[in-house]
Amino acid sequence: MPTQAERKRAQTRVKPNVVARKSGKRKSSTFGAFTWEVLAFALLIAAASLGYHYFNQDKAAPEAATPAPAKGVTQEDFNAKVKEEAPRAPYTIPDTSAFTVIEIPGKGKGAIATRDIKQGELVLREGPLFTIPKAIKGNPTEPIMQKIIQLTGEEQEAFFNLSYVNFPEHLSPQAHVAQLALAIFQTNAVSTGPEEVGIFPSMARLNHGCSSAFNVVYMWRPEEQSLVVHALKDVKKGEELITTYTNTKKTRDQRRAFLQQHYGFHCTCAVCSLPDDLSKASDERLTTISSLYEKFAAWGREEIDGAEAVEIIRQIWRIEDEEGYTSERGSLSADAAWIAASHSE
Ligand SMILES: C[S@@+](CC[C@H](N)C(=O)[O-])C[C@H]1O[C@@H](n2cnc3c(N)ncnc32)[C@H](O)[C@@H]1O
Repeated sequence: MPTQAERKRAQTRVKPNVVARKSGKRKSSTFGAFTWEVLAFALLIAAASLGYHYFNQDKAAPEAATPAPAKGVTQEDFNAKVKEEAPRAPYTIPDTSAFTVIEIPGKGKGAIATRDIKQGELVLREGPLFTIPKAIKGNPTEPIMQKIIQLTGEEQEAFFNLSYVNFPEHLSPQAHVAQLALAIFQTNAVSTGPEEVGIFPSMARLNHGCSSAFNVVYMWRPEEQSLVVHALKDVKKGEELITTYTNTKKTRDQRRAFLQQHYGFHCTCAVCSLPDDLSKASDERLTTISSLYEKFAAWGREEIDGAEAVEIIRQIWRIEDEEGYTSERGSLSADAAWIAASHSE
């Protein structure tokens, strides 16, 4: 177990050159070429030391305390699983020729289309830098750090270059690397199926928009162990590629509260920026869609028949059309087909 002095040395050796934007809470760790050359080796060694530090304390340091899910994988389970796992596949830099990542006022970095993209086109296919189980008992910084120390220097650079929010104000990113890793993870991780959540450095540059304001959708393909991003609409060269971070069938106030809390920004997407009367109409549509989905669930409980269920799907489809919210057409069509098949007798 490292001594206090060794821990201190390990912490001060790690100096991700974190630049805090003055205007907001969003922060981005930037590694300039020179900085990184100097720090790459130190980061690898120090991350390993910190990994050791975090795995060898009885309990996490107070500053690393994070909400612990009641149920989930224990650290012992996780360690055993990591040991069992075949050597991890190296991260392959994906083809990102459909977009370029640049600074976007008020949003940090974002992805801009480098050419016209057709609805339905594949925009990105990316494997994870790493994944961890969704539900972990105890301190989630531990499995995150455990995965980070297995990465190459370049992969660590890709991770630590990602933006983050909700990093405790009283901590220093240079001195609290595990906590920094947690903030980066929480700001950028996406679900890879029911049990895991992962980091995809290119996909992580996609900013958020609500209901009709997003133009790309992503999906985890377990058989390919890849995340795929497709255009939901035609996207013109120079337009920003925008995904959505949440179920946006909520009112503007509810969406903004969620996004502020989890992603640290006040949403001013095209839908959130509507004048109050139009925003109210949009809220009403989204609330109606949500309650229609609740009604639709009654079909699964055999409380409504197939004809009623299909009628609800029609209504949802029509209202989503009015809202310009087209991302659910696939699942609505599948539901309708499922109902038809179930009642075919
Ligand atoms: C997954 S990252 C997206 C890429 C990020 N902008 C960057 O610089 O790497 C999520 C963060 O991006 C910012 N962001 C995403 N969508 C935004 C939006 N519509 N308006 C303002 N900031 C946004 C927030 O700071 C959020 O925590």
